[in-house]
Amino acid sequence: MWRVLWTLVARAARGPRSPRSCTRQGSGAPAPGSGATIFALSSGQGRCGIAVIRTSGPSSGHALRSLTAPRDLPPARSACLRLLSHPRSGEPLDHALVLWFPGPQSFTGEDCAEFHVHGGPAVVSGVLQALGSVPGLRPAEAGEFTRRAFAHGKLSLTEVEGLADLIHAETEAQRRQALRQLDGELGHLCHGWAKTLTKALAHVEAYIDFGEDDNLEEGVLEQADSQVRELELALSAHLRDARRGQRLRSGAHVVVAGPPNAGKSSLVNVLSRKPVSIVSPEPGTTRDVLETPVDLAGFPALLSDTAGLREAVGPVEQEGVRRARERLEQADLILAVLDASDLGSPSSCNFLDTVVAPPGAGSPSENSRRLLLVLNKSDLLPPGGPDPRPDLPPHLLLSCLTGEGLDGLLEALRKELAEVCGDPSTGPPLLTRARHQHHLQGCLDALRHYKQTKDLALAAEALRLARGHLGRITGGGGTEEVLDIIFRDFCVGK
Ligand SMILES: Nc1nc2c(ncn2[C@@H]2O[C@H](COP(=O)(O)OP(=O)(O)OP(=O)(O)O)[C@@H](O)[C@H]2O)c(=O)[nH]1
Ligand SMILES: [K+]
Ligand SMILES: [Mg+2]
Repeated sequence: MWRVLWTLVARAARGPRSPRSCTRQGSGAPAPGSGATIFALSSGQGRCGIAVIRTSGPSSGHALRSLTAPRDLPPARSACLRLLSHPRSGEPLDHALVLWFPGPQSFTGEDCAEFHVHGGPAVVSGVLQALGSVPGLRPAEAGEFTRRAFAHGKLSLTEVEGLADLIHAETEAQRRQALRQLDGELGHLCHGWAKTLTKALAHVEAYIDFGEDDNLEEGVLEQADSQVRELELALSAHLRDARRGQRLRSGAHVVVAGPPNAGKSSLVNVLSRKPVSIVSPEPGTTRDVLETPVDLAGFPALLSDTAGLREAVGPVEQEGVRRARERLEQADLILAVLDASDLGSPSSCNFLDTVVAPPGAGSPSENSRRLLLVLNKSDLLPPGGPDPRPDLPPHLLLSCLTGEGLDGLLEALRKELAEVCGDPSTGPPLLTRARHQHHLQGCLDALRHYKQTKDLALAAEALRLARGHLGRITGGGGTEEVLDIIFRDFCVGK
């Protein structure tokens, strides 16, 4: 019986019927314009110590020889010092370290060469010109090296996305998440799920083919059902977390709100370490929503300063208050700021009653909305005095003027943001893009269909569909539009 089943597992995995298996292979499509050898400056633009220029494609070896003539190719994958000269004029260009990576053991899977030259603009443009004069070479387009790596199965699509995110990472948490994705964690997870589906499919196909056969052990369908049930649970858990990974990629929305003059703009300036907002003793200074991207305790955030909430005096301020309330609705985290020396004012009380502890919100732990309550201007309280309002929900004392309490606030922000964005140093890999979420949902929908249908052929088809969705997370499904969107994020030379 097990032999029958394993044959079927193998068949289900490659299958004529399986639309696409979930492997680390790329789309299988040739890289656009492959055949040509591409070259580009891969390090940053501008004057620098060392600049790295690289090539990929069949003429890489010829290009390396042409620029280092009369010397032959260096040994594979070891750095050698060579004099570079222009292949036509013979004019010396630079003394450079060169490396030769014969395919397929290279980043792109093709023959590659690297030139580590001195980073002056004239040297770089001289070497680029020299490479352009070698027949069969042309300048690379944005992301073309990575696209070739994907086409040759060197990187899965989720790894490509991880690489793009790593290049763009601005905070520690983003770097950790990107590195985990580049290391293939999300891909491995999908791969494991796809394997479970392949087994379930084999069980169903075994039943279709040998249902009446005595050789088939009992309960194969039940096994498939329980595999599908477990998978459903795992996928649902991941989807529940879906927004976190995306927030970590693009920044959590942190909205600073409170009554007029509480020091909201002062806090925004302290947290962003620059004078983003106008601060003045006049209440109603901030009218519009002012957004600024910041690194908050290692997490990326989009910090919004808003108008002080009160019965506004004029139409402009009224519009500001309306916008502030609207922004509060979209917040991932609210930083509620009050003046510690003015907690009894009507606007403070009103803000406490309507935003901090609105009726029916329950205890803060039941409350799904995240909020940090900050009592600012603690310097105006008597030194060493008691907590001004022990009856308030948990709060932090801060002085934007003296900086006292800022470390405590940053630590509290770090904890809240780790909840909002997910902590990339622990836990399962997160879904970082809407694309991942879409395909996981598609997979889940197909599994629900599997459970509902009584027809075994349709059930098998639903499993194949589900597996196809998982395959597209790592393989992209070969559609050019998806690939164009993903590779658009890359710079030339990567
Ligand atoms: N003593 C003291 N004054 C502060 C502190 N933070 C802000 N202020 C002062 O409080 C006043 C109001 O500060 P803002 O930052 O403009 O307050 P806001 O909440 O943005 O005000 P609106 O935009 O008008 O709603 C300014 O004069 C600040 O200098 C603080 O920690 N201590
Ligand atoms: K003000
Ligand atoms: Mg303000």
